[in-house]
Amino acid sequence: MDDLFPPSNLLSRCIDIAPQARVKVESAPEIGGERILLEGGELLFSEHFFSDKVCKRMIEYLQESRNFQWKVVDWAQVPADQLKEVEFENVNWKQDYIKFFGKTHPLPRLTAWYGDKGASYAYSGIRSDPNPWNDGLLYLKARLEAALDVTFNSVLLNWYRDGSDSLNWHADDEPELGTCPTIASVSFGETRQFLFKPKNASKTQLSFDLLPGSLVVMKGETQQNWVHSVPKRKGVKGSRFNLTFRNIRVV
Ligand SMILES: O=C(O)CCC(=O)C(=O)O
Ligand SMILES: [Fe+2]
Repeated sequence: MDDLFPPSNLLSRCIDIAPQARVKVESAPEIGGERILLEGGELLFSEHFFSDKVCKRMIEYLQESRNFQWKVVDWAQVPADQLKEVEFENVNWKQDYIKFFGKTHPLPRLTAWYGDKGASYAYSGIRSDPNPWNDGLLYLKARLEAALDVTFNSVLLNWYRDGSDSLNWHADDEPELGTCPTIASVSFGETRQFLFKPKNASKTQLSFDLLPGSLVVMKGETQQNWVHSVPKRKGVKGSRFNLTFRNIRVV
């Protein structure tokens, strides 16, 4: 069939597609969700890939600290120098900086990079060597690899402490990822919007509400033709954690 608009019962309530977007939606039973065929790209989406139990445990796992009142603290209020003192139990979170017109700015989120030895990567101009895998990340990786029939050798973690943390429009098109990377992105904590538009377009064409436990997979030529972003959201008070599993070519 040449009908580009999906039957409404197939489309998740969490996906909003602009009228000008030419997409085709099919079911993707391997992840209990949908396959979204874009012009020059392909996405998979599952609203609730990980159970509430996994979500609850991951939220703790990602914040647990040996020396900090992590259960009660408002992380958005913790200054960068104090953050350096926090001994996280499981994840080596850090504040990265980016140089822009000769000035250094803190990224509006915390990040961490885990992976196989040697899977090093330059992200937004920042070269980082991976931390070694831990049990929580290996659990998520195994679940994704089994469902998607791919292997990943690294994961980039993003911590959006509240609605003023964000990620600008970009494509994950670094040469280390190859031309058609499969990137699996999972979310825990607060729901935030994840936007897509073609590289040369000004308006958003697809918008996802990424609920805790949701999975988005970007594959095929998506990174060549599309960009994505996580915009600021004023009302959001709590943390969202995002993990993007990738396969870096080890050179
Ligand atoms: O937070 C997200 O959902 C997106 C993360 C992302 O695009 C990235 O890390 O490259
Ligand atoms: Fe990205």
